[in-house]
Amino acid sequence: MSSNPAPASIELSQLRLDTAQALLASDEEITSPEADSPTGYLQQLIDGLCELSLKDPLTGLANRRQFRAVLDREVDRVTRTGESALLLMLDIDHFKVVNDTYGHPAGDIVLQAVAQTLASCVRPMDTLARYGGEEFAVVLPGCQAAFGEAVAERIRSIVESTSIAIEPGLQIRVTVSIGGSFTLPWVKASIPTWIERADHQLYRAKSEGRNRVCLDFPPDSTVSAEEKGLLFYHLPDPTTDEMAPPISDPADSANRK
Ligand SMILES: Nc1nc2c(ncn2[C@@H]2O[C@H](COP(=O)(O)OP(=O)(O)OP(=O)(O)O)[C@@H](O)[C@H]2O)c(=O)[nH]1
Repeated sequence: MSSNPAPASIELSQLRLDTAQALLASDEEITSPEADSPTGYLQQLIDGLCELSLKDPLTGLANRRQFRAVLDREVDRVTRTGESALLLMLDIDHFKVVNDTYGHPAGDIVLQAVAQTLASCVRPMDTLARYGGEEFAVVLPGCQAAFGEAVAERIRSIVESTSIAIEPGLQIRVTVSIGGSFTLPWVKASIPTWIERADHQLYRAKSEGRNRVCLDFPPDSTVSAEEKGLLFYHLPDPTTDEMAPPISDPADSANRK
């Protein structure tokens, strides 16, 4: 399940430490022609650092930092376009038993295999991240409710049926519980609340028996022109560059009389 994010300063110093350790531990040499010049070398170093700061080292998926940036972008897009988006939180079931039975390295192989399976189930426009230990997250932009349910169910079923070779001659299978929530079209969602709603559904999937999908569907409502006006009244009018006035509430003017 999700835990509270660390304060930014702690996260940043941890990032520097992780990055330095990863670079020191890295066996990869910078060998391309661009690396011959000092600027080319520096550019490659910077590219490598950027990569390290955005990727989870074990699975190669987006890490929490990149995931958070994608969520920010997606919330803006939903507010602007009125398209809905789906956030899925996935957690491997009884993963502690895998570690306890086969050892931590086998657990790591399972995490990598599940990450690969998940990557094969989503569209290129979707973002897949490792959210925590054995928890993953997927952001699906422009996702209708019926489509989201089918995708989540397909992911669950493919993970369940995929054998993972954890050592020669030994294959195991794992299952995932999935919780998800949609954004409300036109509404600027609070990211912590969006994550919390998906997490709540994940908790429900776990408590209802695991290896299942629980989604929090958006209420079946359309947003009126007046509501859209209330949401966007502060945006400048592109033809005059002036701020549009707030739409007055008829109830207010009735009260003032
Ligand atoms: N191998 C490995 N294990 C990890 C990693 N990160 C977290 N874990 C393990 O993941 C396990 C999570 O256990 P729990 O939180 O009890 O959850 P669970 O056993 O999956 O049970 P449910 O979620 O309730 O189905 C713990 O044993 C952690 O040590 C990792 O990077 N590698």
